[in-house]
Amino acid sequence: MKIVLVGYMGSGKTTVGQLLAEKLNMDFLDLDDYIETQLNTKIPDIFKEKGEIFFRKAEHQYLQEVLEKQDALVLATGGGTPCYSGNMDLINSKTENVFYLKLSIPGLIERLYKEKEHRPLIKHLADEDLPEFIGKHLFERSPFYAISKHTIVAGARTADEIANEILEKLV
Ligand SMILES: Nc1ncnc2c1ncn2[C@@H]1O[C@H](COP(=O)(O)OP(=O)(O)OP(=O)(O)O)[C@@H](O)[C@H]1O
Ligand SMILES: O=C(O)C1=C[C@@H](O)[C@@H](O)[C@H](O)C1
Ligand SMILES: [Mg+2]
Repeated sequence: MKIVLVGYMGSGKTTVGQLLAEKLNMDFLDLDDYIETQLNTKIPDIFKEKGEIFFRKAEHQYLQEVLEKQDALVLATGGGTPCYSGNMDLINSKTENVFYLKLSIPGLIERLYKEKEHRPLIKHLADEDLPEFIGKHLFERSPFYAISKHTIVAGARTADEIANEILEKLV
């Protein structure tokens, strides 16, 4: 069984994915971590040294690789993964267990204020510019996330509650 989590930066993909994998006794893989290991470079440095287009091409290639190589897997994608290179079609062709962790703009802002540094798309923003950026970015990205078979409302709930809801929906 393959389970894939998608959603905006900070929506909880890594946190919920790890918990879900524990509950199911399955391997967990975070696509961002996998890319960093394969390229031996931290994501902000990949963006800085090679640019975002290089990153998006690598992201597509490694997404394909991880979906091919393992049958049982909980995969947390990167926040932008669904929005490039036909990645949602690729993901949907491999599994029906695709979950969009949906969080409101205020919910995302609250989390991301504290954690800008390792996120290259927002680290340069002043705190007061974050709401407008996230609002616009989420507006552009939501149609891609919404291609997921399931949407899970992830605000004001614990990671455990979210993981349990996903467990009930698995096929
Ligand atoms: N259900 C939750 N309730 C409260 N805080 C949460 C919940 N899930 C995750 N968090 C916290 O929100 C922050 C972002 O979570 P996480 O890193 O799992 O998101 P992500 O979707 O993997 O982000 P990214 O796309 O940037 O990798 C972390 O500090 C995490 O501890
Ligand atoms: O939202 C995005 O485009 C990104 C999110 C992160 O998970 C990383 O994949 C990278 O920082 C880009
Ligand atoms: Mg993550």
